[in-house]
Amino acid sequence: MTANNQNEASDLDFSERPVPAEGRMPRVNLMMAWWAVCSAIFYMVVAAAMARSYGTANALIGIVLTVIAYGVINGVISRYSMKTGLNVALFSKVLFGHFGAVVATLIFFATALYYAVFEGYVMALVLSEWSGNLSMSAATAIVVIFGVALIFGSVQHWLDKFNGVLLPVYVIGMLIAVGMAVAEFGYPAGWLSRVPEGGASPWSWLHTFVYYMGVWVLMMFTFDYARFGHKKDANFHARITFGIPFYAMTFLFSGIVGILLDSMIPTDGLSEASIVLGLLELMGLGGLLLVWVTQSRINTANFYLATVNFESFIHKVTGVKMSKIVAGCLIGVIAYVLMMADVFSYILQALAYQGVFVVAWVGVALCHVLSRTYQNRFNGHVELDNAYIPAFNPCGLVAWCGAALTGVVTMNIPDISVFSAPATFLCAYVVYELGLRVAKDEWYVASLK
Ligand SMILES: Nc1nc2[nH]cnc2c(=O)[nH]1
Repeated sequence: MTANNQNEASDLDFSERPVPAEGRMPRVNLMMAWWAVCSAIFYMVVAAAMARSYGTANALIGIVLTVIAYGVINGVISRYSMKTGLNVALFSKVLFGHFGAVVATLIFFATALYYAVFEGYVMALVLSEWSGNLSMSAATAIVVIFGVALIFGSVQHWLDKFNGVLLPVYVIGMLIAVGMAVAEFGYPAGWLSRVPEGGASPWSWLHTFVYYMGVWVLMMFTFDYARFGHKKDANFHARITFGIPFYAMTFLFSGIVGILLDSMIPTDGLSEASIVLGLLELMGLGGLLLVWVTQSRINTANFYLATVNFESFIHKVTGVKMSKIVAGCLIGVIAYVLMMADVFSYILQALAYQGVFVVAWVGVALCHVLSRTYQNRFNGHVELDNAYIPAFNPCGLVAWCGAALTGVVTMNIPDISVFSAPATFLCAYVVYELGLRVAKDEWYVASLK
């Protein structure tokens, strides 16, 4: 075996090439690795915030529509990723050329890193508060070391087992939390019919739906996980692992728990911090464990994807191939610095803008996968040989950047800002489909001519 082959054989993440058949995972293992993403305090807080702003019923309608939309879109995306074995970085080369793929990888790794920072901060906060004498800097260091250490085993090695064991702990823990809150504060009669002061607008469900479009980065997460699924398991994964049941668990179950807890536990304002401190007060050590189980599950995905996409980004830009251990440690250091620098409001702003690029990416990706035009003109060809991939693919880049620009402009006009994400998605899809009709062959397969 040559050194190169050995390297490839030990590269369990297949960051530079499609996952071969022997790198695919048994279906329950992949399901358990992926279902880590269904638990986050963030999902509870968003649902509770939507219920406060728009009324519980409207929030729940928006959430159910969100579950359906996410389930359907990710069913399509996961089938394609399993069929081709590609990840976001490799697929983006087809859509946008080398240059565009670098930008997509940068946006993806930065988004996963920012989420790792937010989710990790909540863990550090609750640990520091519970211990009474552990400083935030020490608690943050523990969270980062723990988070980075977990991903060294790779998705295929042990994250599936870790997250599989913790899934029932999370579900039962949340049910116990609701039970304890009812016992302590009483059942919140009327929580389902609650409306904001002054009544809710008839478009409240749409506001909720659009808010959830802000986390469409889950479509990118799906792409990078689904490629580890066997082709023979495609139906199971598209319908269950990445489909509606997963999002019912992620948005609906967490959402109902969040709305219920928010209507019982007295908090100052509503935030991840207020919810976790409320849980700590209600459940003591049990609350600390519940928050750590919930957050460390989703952070395995955040740290893992931040690391592999950072590795791939640095390789593309500098030509340096880092080992996963080095990339993971660097991500840990950056995450620690960001948490300690207290730059959360800037990170939130960055996430809002990155979210627009992510929605546009999904629009282009979905159109590419579903387009009859691409199928007919290029026979569904996926070119991965770098020698034949152009630096720029005008078709993908115009659709992606045009849609993102539309989204950013719309987002900054208060009267129509609610339409930012839907307009971005539609624009990306339509412009890419039209572009495919006039695209030159060499935009997809350069230097063949
Ligand atoms: N993928 C992902 N999406 C999120 N949305 C809010 N928090 C998170 C997170 O930690 N990961």
